[in-house]
Amino acid sequence: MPYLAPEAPAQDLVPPTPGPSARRRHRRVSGGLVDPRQLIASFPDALRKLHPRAMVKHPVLFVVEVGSVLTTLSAVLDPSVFTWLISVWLWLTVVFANLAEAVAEGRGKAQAETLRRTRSVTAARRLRAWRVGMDRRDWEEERVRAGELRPHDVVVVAAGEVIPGDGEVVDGVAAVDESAITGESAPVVRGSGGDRSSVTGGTTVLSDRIVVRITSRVGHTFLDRMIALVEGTSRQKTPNELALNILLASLTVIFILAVVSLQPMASRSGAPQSITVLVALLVTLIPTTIGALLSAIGIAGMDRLVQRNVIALSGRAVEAAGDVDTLLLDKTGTITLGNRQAVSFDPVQGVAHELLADAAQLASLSDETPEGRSIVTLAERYGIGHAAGDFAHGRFVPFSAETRMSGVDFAFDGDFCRIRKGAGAAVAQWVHRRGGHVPEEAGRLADLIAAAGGTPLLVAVEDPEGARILGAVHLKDVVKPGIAERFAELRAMGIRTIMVTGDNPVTARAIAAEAGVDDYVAEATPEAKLARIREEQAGGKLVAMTGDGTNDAPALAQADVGVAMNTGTPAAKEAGNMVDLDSSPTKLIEIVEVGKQLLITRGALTTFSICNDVAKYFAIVPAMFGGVAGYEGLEKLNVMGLHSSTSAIASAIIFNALVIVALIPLALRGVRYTPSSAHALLRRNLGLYGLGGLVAPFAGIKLIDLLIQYVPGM
Ligand SMILES: Nc1ncnc2c1ncn2[C@@H]1O[C@H](COP(=O)(O)OP(=O)(O)OP(=O)(O)O)[C@@H](O)[C@H]1O
Ligand SMILES: [K+]
Ligand SMILES: [Mg+2]
Repeated sequence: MPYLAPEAPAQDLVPPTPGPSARRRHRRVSGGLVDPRQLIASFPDALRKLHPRAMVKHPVLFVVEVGSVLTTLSAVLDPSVFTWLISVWLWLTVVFANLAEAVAEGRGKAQAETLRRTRSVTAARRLRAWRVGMDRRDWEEERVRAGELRPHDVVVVAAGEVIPGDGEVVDGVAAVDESAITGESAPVVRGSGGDRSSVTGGTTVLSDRIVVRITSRVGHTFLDRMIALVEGTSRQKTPNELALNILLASLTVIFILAVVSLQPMASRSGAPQSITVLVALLVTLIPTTIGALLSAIGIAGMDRLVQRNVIALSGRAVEAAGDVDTLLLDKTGTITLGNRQAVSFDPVQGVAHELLADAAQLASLSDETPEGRSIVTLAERYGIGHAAGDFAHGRFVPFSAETRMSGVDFAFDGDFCRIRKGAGAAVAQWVHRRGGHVPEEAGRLADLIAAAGGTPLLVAVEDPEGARILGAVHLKDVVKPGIAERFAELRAMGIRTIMVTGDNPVTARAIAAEAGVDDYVAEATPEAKLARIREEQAGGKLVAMTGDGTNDAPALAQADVGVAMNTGTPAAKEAGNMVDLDSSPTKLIEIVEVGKQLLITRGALTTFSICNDVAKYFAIVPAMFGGVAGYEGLEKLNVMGLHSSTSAIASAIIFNALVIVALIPLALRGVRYTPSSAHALLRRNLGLYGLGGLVAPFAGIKLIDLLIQYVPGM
């Protein structure tokens, strides 16, 4: 019994294609090394940062700046080669520290410029209804400036035009050039319905025509946020960074007290020290190296993400990424290619293929998901071609991740008829509730599809003859090539992977085994995904999650690291704290690496800095007190045999300043990270940077001392 005779052919739809390839763009040629020209170009910025208002944000360096003012004053009042040499190098210390930050910021500035040029879209074609109940096709078009657009405005964008703001495609399908944002030149398909409906302002429509509902306010678009981010204007200190800053400030206070209390002691021994010497001693002792490089390390970490086409909306998320224990991924589109296509209709006994195809198509006519569209297309091969317009009096039931069903209610020859298609359990329950019987065969059909890794959709009908199952639709999906290797890498880093899917347990098990995830959750509703994240977090775990669908949004918001695909829905992109412009689900692996690299770099340079300062103490204090009565014991410590006490102090200050410049490249590039256990990493870094920090000052100071002993007056 065909429900309706085939009539108008279904509209021609461009099939959704997978997102842009994960090919990485190379925005910069330099592999992380600092170009000397970059240092010179950032110099004016470094000088501008000398303003006390900017300096107080870096307490350690603020102390150095105050010290520079004091020594300069005493150099003016009591000029000598020594006082001027110390004054100049103290100022250089502050400038070098500012230079580190300026260079880190400078990299983003050039990028922001390019993005700004993209943003300069001016015109938009807004659609307006002027009568209640108007069809959108009859809405009136008006030209407005892009800056006038508000959320919920509807605009039309045709081939060759630039999309005037972030939004969601509500009608049509088009090829879009997103290279302005992603750097990826291959066009992507954006269309209404499904998880590829979001478009970004500043990108260009290449073919066809789409109607877009604007979702962002002026000044708060994705592009605006991206510009603020790469420029560093929106960067806030992370909790870890704040804690480290407090530690550094406390150390500084302790050393100030120590140096101040040194003076009465020295006076009593008849060797009162000058302001210049006291300031110099203080500066060598306080953790200037890490104080100078701390913010550059943070900025560079964000920058490394941007280079990988990831926009992190918070620095905290980048750090959390370095400590992630558990990674949740959804199945469709993340682990699998995601364009689930209907490949066959498998009817139950006594039902003709055509009848099942017919019912499945009717239930999919207004289903804009890739699955729905592919069912319409497959049914056409059976010669079935209904159009949504035939159902002026029908009621379409859209798919939701909650109900896991979609369908249509309509009247046929005066009789009511309802069709549903969806997840096996959901449809079986629907039939049961209507007094129908679900044959065992239906379960077998579904299991057969699921065991092959496919998604079975059961199709059921209810009419005056009762409710019953007609058969199953086989949606085929393919596990992405190479994904098992990526999961193995994650395991080596100590990260557990969990696949969460709305699909049935049999399909979930098949795909989980093929992809090599550690665990899976099947038949997960959005609440279940959220609950699983909370459960992991309650166990003290840091959780990362990638997703693209609106149904992923709550989970993305709850996760410590929520990576939304750029192809995803606006809701998903709003909820996450990172957006992956390449929409590559395995990007999280790189994000974790960048996060770990950030934490390791900060740890390594902190270790180096503190060890360095301790060593400097032993290098210069004996030299300072050399020849002072009552301190002969200290003389024995003068193992370095430095030329004089003034040259010892000057060498320490010069070394202290130069070490900052020497470490800028490492701070920006980051300490190399190879997947290994946290324990092994810690040991290696303590050894390398701790020992290095202890030894370097002795060698460095001796070398400088050998040179400056020839300076007259040393
Ligand atoms: N368009 C649709 N119409 C009816 N049922 C659908 C449709 N799309 C999916 N389903 C069913 O609903 C289930 C849940 O879908 P949902 O999108 O929540 O998860 P999923 O896409 O299978 O997995 P993932 O969470 O990994 O994306 C699917 O497994 C499928 O059985
Ligand atoms: K120091
Ligand atoms: Mg889905």
